[in-house]
This record gives sequence, C-alpha cells and structure tokens, in this order.
Amino acid sequence: MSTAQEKPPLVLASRSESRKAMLDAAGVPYEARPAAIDERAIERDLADAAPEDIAEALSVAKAAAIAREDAAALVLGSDSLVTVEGRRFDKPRSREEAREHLGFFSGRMMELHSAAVIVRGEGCLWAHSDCAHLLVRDLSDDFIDLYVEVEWPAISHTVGCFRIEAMGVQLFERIEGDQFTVLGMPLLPVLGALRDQGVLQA
Ligand SMILES: Nc1nc2c(ncn2[C@H]2C[C@H](O)[C@@H](COP(=O)(O)OP(=O)(O)OP(=O)(O)O)O2)c(=O)[nH]1
Repeated sequence: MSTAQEKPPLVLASRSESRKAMLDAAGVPYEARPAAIDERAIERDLADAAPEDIAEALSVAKAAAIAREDAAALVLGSDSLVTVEGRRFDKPRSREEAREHLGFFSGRMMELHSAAVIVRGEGCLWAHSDCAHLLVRDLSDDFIDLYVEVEWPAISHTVGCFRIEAMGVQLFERIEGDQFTVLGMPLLPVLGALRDQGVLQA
C-alpha cells in the first residue's frame, strides 16, 4: 500500500527561482509557497533602518505569513536588497528603469544584502544576514542598451538588475563576498540552521 506522500519538513516562503535552485542543488527537501506580503509598505515603515535590518524584516514577514497558515510548518524566508552609496534599489519595473538603475550603478560600489530566517508558529527560531560588495565597472550607454535588450525580462525578477550566472557578470570589475549571498540567500548559514533543526543530517 502506498504511504501518504511524506510532507517535506520545510516550507520556502518564496517564488524566487534563484533560491529554489540553491536548495534544489543542495538536496534540501522543501515545498515552495510564495508569501503575499506588501514589501513596499514594510520598507516604507523601515525607511530609516539599516539595509540588513530591512532585508531581515522582510524575510520574517514572508515566513510569518506562511507560518500563520500552517502552525506546524518550519518556514524559511529570505530577502535581498541592493544599496549603492546609501540609495536603495528594488527590482526594475521596466526596461527604462533598468537602464536608469544601471546608469547610476556605473563606476560605483554595489552592496547586496541577503537575509534568511526560520520561523515556526509565532516564533523566529533563527535569523542571519550577509552583505556582498560588487564593484560595477564604467558602463557605456551602448553596453547598457545591449545588456537590457538581452537580459530583459529576466532581470525584472532580480535586485541589482543582474543574474551573475548570466550576462550580469559583465557588469562587474570585482566581487567580494559569498557567492550565494550574491545569488539571493546566505545558503551556508541556512544549511547550518537546517541541520540544527533536524531538517538535514548533521
Ligand atoms: N538568478 C539570479 N537571481 C538573483 C541574483 N541576485 C539576486 N537575485 C534574485 C533573488 C531574488 O529572487 C531576487 C531578490 O528579490 P526578493 O528578495 O524580493 O525575492 P523575490 O521577490 O524574487 O521572491 P520572494 O519575495 O522571496 O518570493 O533577486 C542573481 O545573480 N541571479
């Protein structure tokens, strides 16, 4: 007799293909359930907070939204945001906005903050944030036009207007920091927390 499908012990409160790809590649059993939260409203309430605190708060909001629906679930939430010289950038809403963002990034240092949390019921069991530094080279207008034509609409789903695993790598002179943080989630600390929670074999 077939046994009921084992319910994966972990819920990823995200629609992010990048985060799902990281967990899939790492062999982490999970179920993805995107959280419907108003990120912009939360960011407005946290306008003066440090970027890492905003990323952590958004991660908690996503995970808590799912945990409210399923009190037994262990829920992983994550968020990434980009700042350049103190100015925060969300995902571009149009080709034109992507070109504007890239024009501002040119020649400047980008900070990519990625946070992750684990929530069960009302409680946040674990939280972590990390920051990577990406030095954007001087970008010509012709390059920006070509880049946006090639990478749109994929970059409409990414903070910083780039996929590092695709043509986005051409934006940078130097990258300092964890590769997974750049991809959108501090995976190594997440795996450690999942071992502590018994989701993964220690
Ligand atoms: N493929 C790819 N995605 C990246 C890269 N850097 C950042 N991202 C993605 C990861 C996230 O999906 C997105 C950051 O936006 P958010 O943190 O708001 O997550 P998103 O709205 O995608 O999903 P979620 O809110 O978690 O349901 O940017 C990269 O280099 N490559």
